[in-house]
Amino acid sequence: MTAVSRLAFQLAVRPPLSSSLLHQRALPTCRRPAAPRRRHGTRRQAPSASYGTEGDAQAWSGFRTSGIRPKQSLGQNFLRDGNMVSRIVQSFGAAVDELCPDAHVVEVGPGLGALTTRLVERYPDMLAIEIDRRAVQYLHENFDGLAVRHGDVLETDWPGVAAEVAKPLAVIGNLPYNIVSQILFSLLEAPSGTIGVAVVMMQKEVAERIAAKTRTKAYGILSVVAQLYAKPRMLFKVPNTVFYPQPDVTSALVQFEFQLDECLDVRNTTLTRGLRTVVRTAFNQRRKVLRNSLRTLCEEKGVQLPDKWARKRAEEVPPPEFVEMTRFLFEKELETPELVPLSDRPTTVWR
Ligand SMILES: C[S@@+](CC[C@H](N)C(=O)[O-])C[C@H]1O[C@@H](n2cnc3c(N)ncnc32)[C@H](O)[C@@H]1O
Repeated sequence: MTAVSRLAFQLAVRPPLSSSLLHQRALPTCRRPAAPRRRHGTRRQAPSASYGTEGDAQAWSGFRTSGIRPKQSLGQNFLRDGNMVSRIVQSFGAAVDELCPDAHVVEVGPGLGALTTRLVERYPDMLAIEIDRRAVQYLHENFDGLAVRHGDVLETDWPGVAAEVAKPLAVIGNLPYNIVSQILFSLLEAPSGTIGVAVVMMQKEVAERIAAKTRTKAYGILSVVAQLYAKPRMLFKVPNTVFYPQPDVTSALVQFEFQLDECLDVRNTTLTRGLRTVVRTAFNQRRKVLRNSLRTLCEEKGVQLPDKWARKRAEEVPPPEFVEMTRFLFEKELETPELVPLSDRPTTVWR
């Protein structure tokens, strides 16, 4: 990446892309490598002063030396354990190598660079997106040449970023726990080919909801969406002792292999909107059978729910069947669907 394009990259805030342009733009897709593990770029010297040693001190020193106090409102629980940092970065590297070796790396919420310091060694062209001005300044001062975008990750135009680098993206992050679901929905609903893989840390309870099977208490909206748009896998649990300050909950690292379920077309706004309505309405009254929870929607659409769904509860319906149900309920609208990716729009109903 040239200095000019890197600058443009850092300054870009939702570049105005018309939807037609977006459709014309061929986003490259992830291909598994034929050969074994690849190396990425050249190695870059890790930022020196603050990150000199192994173990705890390595990740810990960022906020110790900067004097920056963590803000709870920004979900700032910094990683303080160098061994855990290594384990997370290794897991991410393995996922990228296996699933999307040509991807461009994006870190969400780099904070004071606990993960970044290891990531830049391997991915020197990576992009970091951070909302906290103090952290952005710290990163500029300590990570020479790192592309840092100061902004809200929820405003990120993921297809725009992928188009900028002409590669699919590999996303990593110790996510701010107050907005985990919103971040995940924005990644999951990005148009096919935008994101190849994501390895992100979140509360264990959210990770369990993502991977939940039907007929369990944890199975819900997030499970349906995550499993339709990607193949989620919990990699390992993370104790709260590796963070500063310590959160009350245990965490987990989750890998998402992005591949679209064949029954779902994310470009089809009508279908995706309909799916949201159906899934949300069904789970808002999860104890009721669908004949009752979807009664008003069925009346609006002038249809009767087929028997195969009528007596089921939302938690008994596997993700692909929600798409089938949406196609049935929104049949008329789908005759002339709106074909614009939802992530091309500034707001969405999940948020
Ligand atoms: C859990 S901390 C992780 C920090 C660092 N990666 C680490 O592991 O030590 C979450 C980070 O996300 C940042 N953040 C919070 N909300 C954000 C948002 N909406 N957009 C971008 N970054 C955000 C916080 O400022 C913080 O740096």
